Amino acid sequence: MPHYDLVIVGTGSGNSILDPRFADRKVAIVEKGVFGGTCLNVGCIPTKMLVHPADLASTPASAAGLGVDLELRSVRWREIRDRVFGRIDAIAEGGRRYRIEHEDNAGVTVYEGEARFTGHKELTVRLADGEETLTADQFVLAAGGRAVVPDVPGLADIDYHTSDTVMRIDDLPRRAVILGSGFVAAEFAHVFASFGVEVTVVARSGALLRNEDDDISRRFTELASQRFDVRLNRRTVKARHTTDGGVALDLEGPGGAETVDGDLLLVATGRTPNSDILDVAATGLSTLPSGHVVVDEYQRTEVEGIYALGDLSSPYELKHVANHEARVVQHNLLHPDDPVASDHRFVPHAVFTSPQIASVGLTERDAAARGVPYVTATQEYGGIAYGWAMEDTTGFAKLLADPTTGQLLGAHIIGAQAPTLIQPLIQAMSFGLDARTMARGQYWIHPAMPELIENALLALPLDG
Ligand SMILES: Cc1cc2nc3c(=O)[nH]c(=O)nc-3n(C[C@H](O)[C@H](O)[C@H](O)COP(=O)(O)OP(=O)(O)OC[C@H]3O[C@@H](n4cnc5c(N)ncnc54)[C@H](O)[C@@H]3O)c2cc1C
Ligand SMILES: NC(=O)c1ccc[n+]([C@@H]2O[C@H](COP(=O)([O-])OP(=O)(O)OC[C@H]3O[C@@H](n4cnc5c(N)ncnc54)[C@H](O)[C@@H]3O)[C@@H](O)[C@H]2O)c1
Repeated sequence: MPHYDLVIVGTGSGNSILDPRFADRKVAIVEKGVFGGTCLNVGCIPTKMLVHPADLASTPASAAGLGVDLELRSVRWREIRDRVFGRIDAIAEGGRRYRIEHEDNAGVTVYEGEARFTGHKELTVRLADGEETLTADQFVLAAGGRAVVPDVPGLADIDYHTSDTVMRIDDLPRRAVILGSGFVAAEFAHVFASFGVEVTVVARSGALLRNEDDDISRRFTELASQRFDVRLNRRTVKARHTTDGGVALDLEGPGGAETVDGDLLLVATGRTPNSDILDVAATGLSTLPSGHVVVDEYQRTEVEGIYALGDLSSPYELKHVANHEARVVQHNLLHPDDPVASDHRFVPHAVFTSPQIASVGLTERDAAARGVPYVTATQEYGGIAYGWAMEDTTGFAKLLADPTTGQLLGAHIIGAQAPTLIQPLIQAMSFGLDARTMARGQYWIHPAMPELIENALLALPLDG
């Protein structure tokens, strides 16, 4: 039974831990799928490489109002797809070969197979040609999560896609049905619709992106309903094939029974951590009801020498969080006597749909539920010069701040460049800059988009 100093499970953010400082350790990396994990292969990167051409394809629709007549002549889907995966697949394979072949990794053994714990700090890997059981002094568990498919009658018997498969289709469907109303649904609805696909979105609740601040979720739901066929408050009773080989969902909603159908079904109903596949209980680890492995602020699990990070243990399920936690684990492996803690104070996220959405900190709902004193201010894009230039009538930034100290509590933006515009607010919150100092302690380029933030800060009704 081979024994290692360190075993890493998962090559998403887990793969970024090893650098020359680990050269004197005997290390194993275990990967059951493609090197690079979710973000590189089936997540952030390919989706955003699709969102950009989708944004271009949807430009004609908004240009006419500015007196510019554009026409979308064609979308060459296979070229779009092949540009994305031509780049990504090569990076994944390059990362794999680097670990297997390069002299930098002389002390690293790669096991390509699915790992599961079979005892205390004992991991068994199912390889193409049998099994291998490894032990180690230290483990880093970075096994991520996977798409959840709900228990809808008939769904298991029909052809459907998840985000794992939908980006590699050969041809765009004429009509697509998306089940779910979170990040994946919002991003793919935009991509498909921009490329000319008729999109139906089926939501269980009364709003899309309902974890966003209510004002953002409401505005997005209104706008999405103008672009897609949005069915809210629907229970999916049955999934089935139609006689022409398409897919249909039988729904139950406020108006009774109804059916939606299309040529492609995308199931986008969330993700679950891979702690079950990894059988973490066999090494003595417990999980939260959500399936996330329990860790402390140093990313240590309950078993000495075992760390966990990323989607396996983090409820945020975001790549920048997984990367941050990987840096924390890396430091703590190298400097066990001087450990650092993960910083989860102000974790931002963005939804790359249309309009774009970005958020950090408390929503108004969170602040009210926690009894936190707060004031809010909302600044419309239409009220700043660049918003006039764009003729934007729907975007806004909403801020929450402590009325006494002016410290920002939350920021929520829907509109063009929201993920970029929010960054100075993340910075202010992270470094404790209050709203007044932030607004008046620096220049804001006129008439650039960040004036949206400047005006929102100045509009906060702070005490004194
Ligand atoms: C469609 C989509 C779009 C996304 N877009 C964004 C975005 O724009 N921004 C953002 O911040 N986040 C985004 N995310 C989330 C982001 O991809 C994840 O948060 C991130 O990839 C998690 O990294 P990780 O290292 O924890 O896990 P992963 O990257 O999932 O890596 C885990 C690895 O472990 C392997 N593995 C699992 N179990 C085992 C086992 N038992 N044995 C061996 N190997 C195993 C897996 O094959 C995988 O390679 C997106 C996710 C999806 C699905
Ligand atoms: N831009 C980004 O950062 C980005 C983009 C895509 C994905 N992600 C990550 O991937 C994760 C997964 O994305 P997602 O959109 O699948 O999950 P999600 O958690 O964002 O949304 C899941 C949606 O499915 C709905 N749902 C759940 N069960 C259902 C059922 N039985 N019937 C109908 N609807 C149901 C939920 O109400 C929710 O609207 C996200 O949580 C996020 O962390 C991030």
